[in-house]
Amino acid sequence: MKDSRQDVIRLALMGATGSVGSSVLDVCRRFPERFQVEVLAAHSNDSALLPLVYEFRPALVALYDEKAAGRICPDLPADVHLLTGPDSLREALGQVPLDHVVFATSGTEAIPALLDALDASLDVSLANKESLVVAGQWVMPHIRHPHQLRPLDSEHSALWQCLRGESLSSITKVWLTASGGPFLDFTPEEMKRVTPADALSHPVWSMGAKVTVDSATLMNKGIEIIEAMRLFSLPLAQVDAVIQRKSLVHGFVAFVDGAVKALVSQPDMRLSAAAALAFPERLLLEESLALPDPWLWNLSFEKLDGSRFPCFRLAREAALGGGGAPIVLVGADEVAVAAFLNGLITFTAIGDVVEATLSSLGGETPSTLEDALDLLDRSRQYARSFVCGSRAERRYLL
Ligand SMILES: NC(=O)C1=CN([C@@H]2O[C@H](COP(=O)(O)OP(=O)(O)OC[C@H]3O[C@@H](n4cnc5c(N)ncnc54)[C@H](OP(=O)(O)O)[C@@H]3O)[C@@H](O)[C@H]2O)C=CC1
Ligand SMILES: CC(=O)[C@@H](O)[C@H](O)COP(=O)(O)O
Ligand SMILES: [Mn+2]
Repeated sequence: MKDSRQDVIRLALMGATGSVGSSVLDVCRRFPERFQVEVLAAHSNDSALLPLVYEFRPALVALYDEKAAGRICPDLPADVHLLTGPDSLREALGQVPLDHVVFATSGTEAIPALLDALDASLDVSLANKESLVVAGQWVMPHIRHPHQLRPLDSEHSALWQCLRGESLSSITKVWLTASGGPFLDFTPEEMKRVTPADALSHPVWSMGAKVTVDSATLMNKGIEIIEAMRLFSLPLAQVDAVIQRKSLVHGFVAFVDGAVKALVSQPDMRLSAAAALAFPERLLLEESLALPDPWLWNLSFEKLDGSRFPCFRLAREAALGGGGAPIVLVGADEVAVAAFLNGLITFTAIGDVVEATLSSLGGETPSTLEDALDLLDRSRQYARSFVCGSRAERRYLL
């Protein structure tokens, strides 16, 4: 938590070279008097990380991959400390004085560091969805003070902003908006033929490959429903999604008295990042981010037809089933999306891989975080062998 006597918020940014990472850094770039980036962490992209080191001059750099760390080491400024390996995110938190940690990593490797950051009472901005879906039950009890955990995912940021000053008990329902992805109007036959390049062409957002494909299958919206259940302690019956093709409305909250609050803004992750980093203040990032006059918004909403998107249905079933099912969903989807992007399976086979893995492992209920992470690994293994078996039988080939 920021010491009120300090002017500058000392930040660690996990996932600095990614899409969300670059939005966060743009906020820091515009407000150098408010944010000092003390830690920059990435997985293996040393060539993208190096210029950021020279621009932001952190005290510490962490690269998960040891070969990438070996490559960057000779080029680092002498006063920048380098950490590497699977524990480097956790070690980084212990080595530099910090106020705020941003988790903009993909995957689930950062869960232990997320727990450490919460235990250390640091403010945390969380873009990563997988960690809450897999480990929300073990993460949420580590929150030490109100607004310590700030959602960066645009829809959850919207809900969090609508809920400021409200009580969770006065919610009747929360709505997440969905762009619908690039295939919203495709027939099932057309969907069978889409390529990775088609799926990576999101109608609104520019994001990392995994979340972009998840948007196309609508798995992203399913995962986000579970993320909202974890963040706001709501049952599935109180979390829903609606199509808003322009992603101008990000989410809304319906309250017991019949009032509904919505958050409307340009689709730009710098807005979610600034809302979380500067909370409770609001920052003027740039004039062009203001919306035009309301009569130009042309807002429209459509019912989300879940039956056309098996991944959305599977995620809702996993949310309802509870136990380990959401964990299995995340592990299987990670493998299936990678297989699709590598040309090993068709787009529509992503749902088949997830469904088969859920049928095999979705009934387990882990009782500890260690068991949950073990189930996640076994789900990945099961999904990989399902992909290999399917290829041997020449099913699902592109
Ligand atoms: N992009 C978006 O607009 C949104 C994304 N999200 C969520 O935010 C997360 C990040 O998404 P996005 O930015 O699109 O993803 P990207 O693929 O663009 O970036 C991922 C980042 O995480 C880093 N990373 C991955 N694993 C590790 C690790 N073990 N240790 C340290 N760094 C790691 C990568 O490093 P390297 O480059 O070296 O591989 C990279 O910096 C995901 O969970 C996504 O679902 C949520 C809402 C919106
Ligand atoms: C920017 C963001 O928050 C993404 O998670 C976004 O939600 C993806 O768009 P879809 O609505 O297409 O899933
Ligand atoms: Mn989102």
